[in-house]
Amino acid sequence: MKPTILLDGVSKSFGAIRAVRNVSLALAPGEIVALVGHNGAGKTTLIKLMLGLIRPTEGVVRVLGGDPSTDAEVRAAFGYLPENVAFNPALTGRETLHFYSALKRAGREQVEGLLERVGLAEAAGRRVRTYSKGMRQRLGLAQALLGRPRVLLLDEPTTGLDPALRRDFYRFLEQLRDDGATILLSSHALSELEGRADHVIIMGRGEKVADGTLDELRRLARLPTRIRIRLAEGERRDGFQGSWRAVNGRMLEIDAAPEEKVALVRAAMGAAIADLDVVPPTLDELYAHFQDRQDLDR
Ligand SMILES: Nc1ncnc2c1ncn2[C@@H]1O[C@H](COP(=O)(O)OP(=O)(O)OP(=O)(O)O)[C@@H](O)[C@H]1O
Repeated sequence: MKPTILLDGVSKSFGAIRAVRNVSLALAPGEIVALVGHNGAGKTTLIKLMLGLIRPTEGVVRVLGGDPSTDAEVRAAFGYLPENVAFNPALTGRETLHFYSALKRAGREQVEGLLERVGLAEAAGRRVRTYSKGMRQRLGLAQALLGRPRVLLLDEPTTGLDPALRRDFYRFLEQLRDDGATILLSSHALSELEGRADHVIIMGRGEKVADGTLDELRRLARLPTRIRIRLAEGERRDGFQGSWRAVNGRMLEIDAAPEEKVALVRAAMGAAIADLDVVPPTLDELYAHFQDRQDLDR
């Protein structure tokens, strides 16, 4: 499938600061991509390059086959939610979306449906000044969705949303993804991206340090999977020697290398066990692993 966004050998410097260094990547239609990295890793700079707001110092940026910094048609396909979204506090939510729909030439008829979709229909007639942070964030998302974008770039979109709104938000993104949109979201909240992002890109000091599905990153990192069992009443621990360790009384756990995992679970099933958990490395652990590896390579 043709990529929606393609970066080839892209670098961006601001004077002496090399914010992005030699990054190549491809984002496909119908995927949710998580862009993660420490503060100052280059995430926002990458997003601005994709939007065509800034031009690369070196390399090529292509979005839907065109150059986003010069091609108005390409820019019209974008929805963008900036990190710190700021609206005119004197306008109502509805007026705000009417304003942006005119700006994006998106047609006003979408506005009511979008207000409904982000849960702001009832508050649409209130001034933005009276909105909570989460409500402003949802208005920002509605703004980004005007014009049915094929590419959505969302910078820290769930900041300020409570857990229920976050869940709704991701459900909503999944629908857009299933309709074929490419969605890139930058975030520090790694645990909430687990199971939601189809593709993860890890940035470190301006460089891309990892790129793949969560499963691919797990295979590459070769971090252990934690297997934890609870023995049934009366069962003895004798069969669990070696690297098995006891935790909280009746529980035993072991860190299994990828190739030992299945054999260890099978062996554990030979005993009378009351419970079993197999916990693969989390995105937090993978993130730390790839960051450490970048430090070692320096
Ligand atoms: N306009 C600019 N002028 C000078 N330096 C800049 C500019 N924009 C970004 N930088 C620098 O480039 C580097 C990358 O910044 P960027 O905002 O892309 O990081 P980020 O990963 O989005 O960080 P955060 O998670 O804190 O938002 C930082 O060192 C930053 O200070």
